Amino acid sequence: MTTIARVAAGTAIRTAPGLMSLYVLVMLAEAVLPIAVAWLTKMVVDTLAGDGPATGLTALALGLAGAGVLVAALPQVSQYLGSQIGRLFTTHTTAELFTATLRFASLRPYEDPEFHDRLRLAQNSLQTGQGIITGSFRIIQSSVTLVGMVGSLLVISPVLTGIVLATGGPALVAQLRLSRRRAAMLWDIGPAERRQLFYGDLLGTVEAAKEIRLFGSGGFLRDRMMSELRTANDARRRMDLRELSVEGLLTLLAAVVAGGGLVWAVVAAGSGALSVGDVSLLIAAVAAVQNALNGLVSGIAGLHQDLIMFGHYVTVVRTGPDLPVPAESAPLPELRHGIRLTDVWFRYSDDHPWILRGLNLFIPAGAAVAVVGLNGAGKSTLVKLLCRFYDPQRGSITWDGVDIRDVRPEDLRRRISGVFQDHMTYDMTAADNISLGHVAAREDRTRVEAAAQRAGVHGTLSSLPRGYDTLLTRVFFSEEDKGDPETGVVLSGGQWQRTALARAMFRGRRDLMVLDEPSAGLDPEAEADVHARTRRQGDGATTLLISHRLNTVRDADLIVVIENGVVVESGTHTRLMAAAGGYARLFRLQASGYQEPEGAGVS
Ligand SMILES: Nc1ncnc2c1ncn2[C@@H]1O[C@H](COP(=O)(O)OP(=O)(O)OP(=O)(O)O)[C@@H](O)[C@H]1O
Repeated sequence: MTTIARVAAGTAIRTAPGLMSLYVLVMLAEAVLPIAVAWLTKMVVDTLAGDGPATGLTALALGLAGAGVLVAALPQVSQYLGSQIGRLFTTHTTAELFTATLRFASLRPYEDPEFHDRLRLAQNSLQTGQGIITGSFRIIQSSVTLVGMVGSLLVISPVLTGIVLATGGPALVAQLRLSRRRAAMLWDIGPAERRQLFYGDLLGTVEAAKEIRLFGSGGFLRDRMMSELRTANDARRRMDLRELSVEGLLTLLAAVVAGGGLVWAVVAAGSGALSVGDVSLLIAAVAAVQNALNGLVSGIAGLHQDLIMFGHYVTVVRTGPDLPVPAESAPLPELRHGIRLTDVWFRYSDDHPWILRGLNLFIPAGAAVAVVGLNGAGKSTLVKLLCRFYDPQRGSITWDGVDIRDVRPEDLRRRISGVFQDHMTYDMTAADNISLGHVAAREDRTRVEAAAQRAGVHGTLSSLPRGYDTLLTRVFFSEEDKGDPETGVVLSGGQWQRTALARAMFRGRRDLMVLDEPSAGLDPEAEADVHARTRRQGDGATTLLISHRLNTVRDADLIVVIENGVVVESGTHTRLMAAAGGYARLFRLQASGYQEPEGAGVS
């Protein structure tokens, strides 16, 4: 907890040093004002009742009035300063949080539910960044007021002071326990809240809308969402009830102490033991001490809870590398010889089955290698290992003899381009969709268009209402308002696929081009066209193509068949057909699907 508090304090001070100093001054002034008002009131009342010297009454009244003005004005100032510091704190920490997530080089954190819960709570905690700042200062402020008022109360009644203070101890313990419970409750309901968000998003997206309507699954999904919401709400309600009972009891205790003190003071004043001013001071002091105690206790409890939540942020930003990164990164030369996978064993976690089971493969530099195999054979997994999104548990992948584990992931990825099977469709402009492949060159419109041309999508994109500046989005789509720059257009699946290919080509000449089913959504003519283009684009680059359509891989220099996590066949199309193995059987099966059955045809 101390480390978290130190990180929070350090961040706040670094973010807004000037504003923080001003905030401290204003908060301290706010802290001493109630003490000044209480004493000035006592002096005025005693003077008026004839118990004190009549001199300086006007000055006392003016002092009281001035203090009143400050009491009214300072909270607004501190509120503004607190909010402003909170906003700066949130901006800074949000940037840090997402910078930290970008440091994760593998996909592992994104497949870990606990990481998603932590990230969400970390983001939530940053929204209440202001809470940590104002909470800490409220504690200091309440402490100052408390010390001043306790001193004042001690002058009148040490016994009453003891009783008032004694009520603070149990309150503090109770509130701290409550805050810890609340933080634990928020962690516990995290998965339910994430599932609720997931179902809510699903019901709002156009991608899901088709199936939901066709299959009539909307009601079921809504019920699931509501069930998650009810689970979270029940936990929150139980927590609220617990807080209500504890806080109710504490408030009652405070009221009894204050009432008892008042009765005692009035009786004492009647017997002449106290002056009228003492009574007014006592009333103000009891109330102020209780307020300050309340402020202190709830401030400590609130800060405690905020810090527990902020701890999720600290955990994320301080998480070490998710892939072993070499202290001295080996330079990664341009690929000249080839990439070798030697006895590669891989599974997604210890609970999952082995996907690759001692796979051996050599991808010669400059060659077009095709990988084929049944669904789930591990083809995409192989691509992910080549990009080092994961490390194999056993075996090695070497790039011209350099183990890719000895290279910084970003250096390796700089040499690779490609299209993934589940490629992205960004709700951004056509130009953005392409230039995200190489952000440094994003302003180079000629290069964007050249990439689109190579992917065969230039005609489509240039004829959009605003050309390459047209938004490619379903979210902001409006048929009636096509002239509006905020209005997007909807591309077809094949057009999206070509756009993804253009993005890969926009990266320029890279040593390795991985194409995981880059043409699955294309018609046969377009598919043949895309393959011809990618071969040309290759201009010496090594290409790794995954495809289920075997007619598109027959020209490859090397065709590799994967089954049960190992390479079972490899060679050129001609050799594999001659070998009459699994590849030949699959190829004939597909080819027969295109042949007219005998006797069929137009009569
Ligand atoms: N992130 C993941 N976590 C756990 N298992 C995974 C993950 N990704 C893939 N798998 C599993 O790994 C196996 C191989 O998947 P992979 O996507 O590599 O197959 P593929 O050969 O590309 O299949 P397809 O032809 O259907 O695209 C499958 O059984 C799949 O369920």
